[in-house]
Amino acid sequence: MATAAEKEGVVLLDFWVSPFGQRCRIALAEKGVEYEYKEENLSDKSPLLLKMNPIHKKIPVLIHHGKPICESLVIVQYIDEVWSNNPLLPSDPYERAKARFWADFVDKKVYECGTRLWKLKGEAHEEARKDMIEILKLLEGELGDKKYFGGETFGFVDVAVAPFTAWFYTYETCGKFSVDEECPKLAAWAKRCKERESVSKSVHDPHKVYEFVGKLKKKFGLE
Ligand SMILES: N[C@@H](CCC(=O)N[C@@H](CS)C(=O)NCC(=O)O)C(=O)O
Repeated sequence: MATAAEKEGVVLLDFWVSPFGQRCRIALAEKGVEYEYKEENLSDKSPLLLKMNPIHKKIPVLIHHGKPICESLVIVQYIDEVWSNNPLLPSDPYERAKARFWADFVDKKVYECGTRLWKLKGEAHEEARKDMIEILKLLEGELGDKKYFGGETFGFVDVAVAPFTAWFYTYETCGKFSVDEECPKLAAWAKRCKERESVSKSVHDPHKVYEFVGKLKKKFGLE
């Protein structure tokens, strides 16, 4: 008998620690979609990944009835359109544009700055530290006193940012700052997100993420 995942025809090519992959896992969980999870070895990519994402050759890739969808934010929007229960994007066009803007902000700023923070040393590291605090404060400004970025409901921007909460510990340790102290509202939001099953089952233990970054540092000869 076909499993629920086979019936839905959904496969996710992913890598456990990827914040981009975690976005897709959170969105699928929010919608209650069953899927087959396939862990990729990024140093020896599978023929399936190379076939499904020949342009970027990156995870995540969502395969739906044999057809690939690439790029995490595109995937989350696709999931939101195909499974329309528990909408993630707001219905108002202006609010929708704003949500896309902030998700794009996260893509352009957080990951890149986080990488500088654990890779660089000296002045460049100090600059990354300042940038990260500023980026998190800008995010906190957008969150304001709302429960979620999406307002009363967990939405698109929440899905885009939530995986990075597992990286906060790494950013804090490498940058010697505290998200709790610098951005208390953002820290409280991160805790609220963690209480959601969709997030807690998709996002990894921050210490494991830190350990993973330690291995990357060794691999790149940074220690
Ligand atoms: N913009 C892409 C970024 C995806 C990405 O950077 N994936 C990384 C893992 S976190 C990857 O597959 N890297 C393999 C490589 O670059 O060869 C998205 O949002 O999906």
